[in-house]
Amino acid sequence: MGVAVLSGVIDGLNARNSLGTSQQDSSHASGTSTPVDLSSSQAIMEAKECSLPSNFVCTVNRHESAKSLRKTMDALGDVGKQVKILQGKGVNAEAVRASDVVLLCAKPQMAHSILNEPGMQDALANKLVISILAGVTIAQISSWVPESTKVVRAMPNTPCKIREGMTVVSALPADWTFEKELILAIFRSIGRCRFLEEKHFDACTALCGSGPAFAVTVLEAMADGGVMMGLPRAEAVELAAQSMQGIARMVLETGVHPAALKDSVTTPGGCTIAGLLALEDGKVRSTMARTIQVATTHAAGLGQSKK
Ligand SMILES: NC(=O)C1=CN([C@@H]2O[C@H](COP(=O)(O)OP(=O)(O)OC[C@H]3O[C@@H](n4cnc5c(N)ncnc54)[C@H](OP(=O)(O)O)[C@@H]3O)[C@@H](O)[C@H]2O)C=CC1
Ligand SMILES: O=C(O)[C@@H]1CCC=N1
Repeated sequence: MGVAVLSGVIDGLNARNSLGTSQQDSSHASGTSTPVDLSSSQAIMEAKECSLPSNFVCTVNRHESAKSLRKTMDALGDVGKQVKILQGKGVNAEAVRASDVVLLCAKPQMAHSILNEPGMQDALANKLVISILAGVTIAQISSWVPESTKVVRAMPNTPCKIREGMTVVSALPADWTFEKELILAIFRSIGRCRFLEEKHFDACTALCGSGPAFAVTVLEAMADGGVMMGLPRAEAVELAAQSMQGIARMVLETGVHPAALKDSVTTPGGCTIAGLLALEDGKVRSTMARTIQVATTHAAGLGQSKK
């Protein structure tokens, strides 16, 4: 089975898939993902057990991107070296023709023209298209491909690069059992994966797709506070990052409500409550919640123009 990745957006996604260990389906959200040695034979064995696709073709637009992606793939070892990277006129249709599964990863406004390139309609017949494009609906994509093409949406995030990603996939029809297994095999190999109705996708785009940018902004601000109080920058970043990772894992692994975890740190009359009150003065909760609201509304508008 082959996968065409129309643009190498999440660089390494495809080569890593072919080597990935299986992660949990977060419909039962426990456990964590662990980066694996990409060159280990154990990883290759596990990949085979998961029925992961074995042939990969990536397409990009610019020569420089093709070169840089080639370097990334080659650095992954033998499997990465087998990934084909194509660039130039007509390569998208060529890649789709050679594949069973298509990961659509270009900019939202490019989808329509890419899917209408010469030869593409024939190439897409009976294929599974997984689109990670923000804001572009299944109905839109379905109207641009042959009737026999199966279309799903996925919203991954940048931590996929270290197999700590969160990917939401649009709910599948009940009889798509093979597709479900395949999609889980692909996205569990780079983190958690869960299915949600497409109506939630703009919110998922904001929370999961954009979320890493929001979280790292808070992380940076915490580190800045440490620097202000005399901590060296590198240590301040480490302390902030590990504190955020630790408490996030506690939420996922214990299932305890975030407010209860906050209360458990908060000694009466102590420094945590002093800091929390300063946070509330800064309206941090409504600011964060509004951030997701604004990003969700913006996501809904992406890809609504074909230009
Ligand atoms: N960034 C993120 O964290 C996430 C992004 N997304 C979605 O992923 C998509 C890409 O986003 P992002 O990576 O940030 O954008 P980039 O601009 O970084 O990537 C766009 C990619 O599309 C390629 N491309 C452009 N034209 C073509 C073409 N005609 N055929 C094939 N490939 C082409 C580009 O190649 P070249 O470099 O050669 O121009 C580039 O690799 C968007 O739809 C976004 O909504 C979804 C989840 C998370
Ligand atoms: O900013 C964006 O539009 C994309 C979608 C989610 C993350 N990045």
